[in-house]
Amino acid sequence: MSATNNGTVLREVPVQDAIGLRLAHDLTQILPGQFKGRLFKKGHLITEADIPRLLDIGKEHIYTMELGAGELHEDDAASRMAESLFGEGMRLTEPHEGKVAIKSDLNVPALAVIDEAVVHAINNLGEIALATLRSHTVVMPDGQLAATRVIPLFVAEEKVDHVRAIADQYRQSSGGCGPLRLLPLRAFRIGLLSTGGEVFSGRIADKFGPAVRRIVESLGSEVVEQRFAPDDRHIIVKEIHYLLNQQYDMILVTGGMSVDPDDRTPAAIQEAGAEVVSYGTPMLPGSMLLVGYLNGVPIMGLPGCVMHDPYTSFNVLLPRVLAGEVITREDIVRMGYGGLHNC
Ligand SMILES: Nc1nc2c(c(=O)[nH]1)N[C@H]1C(S)=C(S)[C@@H](COP(=O)(O)OP(=O)(O)OC[C@H]3O[C@@H](n4cnc5c(N)ncnc54)[C@H](O)[C@@H]3O)O[C@H]1N2
Ligand code: MOO
Repeated sequence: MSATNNGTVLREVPVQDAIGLRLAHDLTQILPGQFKGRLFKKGHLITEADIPRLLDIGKEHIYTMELGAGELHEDDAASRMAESLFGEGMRLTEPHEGKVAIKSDLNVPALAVIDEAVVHAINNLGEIALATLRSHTVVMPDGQLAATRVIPLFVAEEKVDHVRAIADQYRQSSGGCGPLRLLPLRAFRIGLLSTGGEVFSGRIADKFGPAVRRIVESLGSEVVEQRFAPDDRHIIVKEIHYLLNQQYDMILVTGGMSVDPDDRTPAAIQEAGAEVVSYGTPMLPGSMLLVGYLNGVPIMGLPGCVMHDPYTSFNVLLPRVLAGEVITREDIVRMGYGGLHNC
């Protein structure tokens, strides 16, 4: 038997003597490659038949618990932490093995915007865990963006209050925005221009169109029209202006983004009148990507790797644009740290 300063009493009972007692927490079984999950739920009334199953998962003792004043069971603490962090478009799960997940409740993909400093401050409190996605990750409907758990079986209520204080303070200093936000992605109508003499002439089949459509459609947007141009700057400029006139929400241009004499696309995008935020992103793959704005319409030049690499700078920037963010040079600069992905 053990008691804490705040009076919580934990009693260790041999499983053979535990018939008729209630479990103080969820119990987990792990069968590698077959199963990992809750075998018994908190509050389960132990019967004789449970004893061999408890022994099978290595439990020779179980706890009974009487919580002291000012202390919280792991499930309640995880729920309360999650409640102080969650925001619009999210929902909380029931505690499961001490974990509460914060999930998207939206029916469209969304961008998670998460304040890194707040996550660090909360985890610095100790004895608790707040795990989140990296900021600017896409969350699909019903996907998780964060989860809370406490490390011991019970924790001082004070600690959970501290989490709420950190979250509330953040809200006050940021005009009511929470430290965890979900920005729904808008469904963009997109105009696509594929450059390259070898494709324009029919010498090789276009592989960019299908690749770009797949990425765009996975986020709920649509390539409405795809045009083709040879490696001729004037024709590329003319085609960009054509797409602009169709009032698409975004213009994408593929091919001719690197260093060969036939690579005309960056100069053509500039000549078309775009304000170029950056030609080049410090991420691999996708270093030759260009992002800019043409009369306020986002325009991107997509390098060859977008055709074949599953994760490039395009996958990073597209959801941010669809979420309504305006990409700045600083955003691009920050992509280099952690931006090396198997290339
Ligand atoms: N010396 C250097 N070489 C390369 C650099 C560099 O900075 N210095 N950058 C590399 C990077 S990064 C990329 S990505 C690639 C591709 O650059 P581009 O975007 O300019 O691609 P292209 O030269 O236009 O074409 C490359 C390759 O892909 C084929 N292609 C292009 N469009 C299509 C299409 N619509 N359908 C099918 N195939 C297509 C094209 O025929 C070429 O084979 O450059 C690196 N090299
Ligand atoms: O723009 Mo390229 O990936 O970095 O392969």
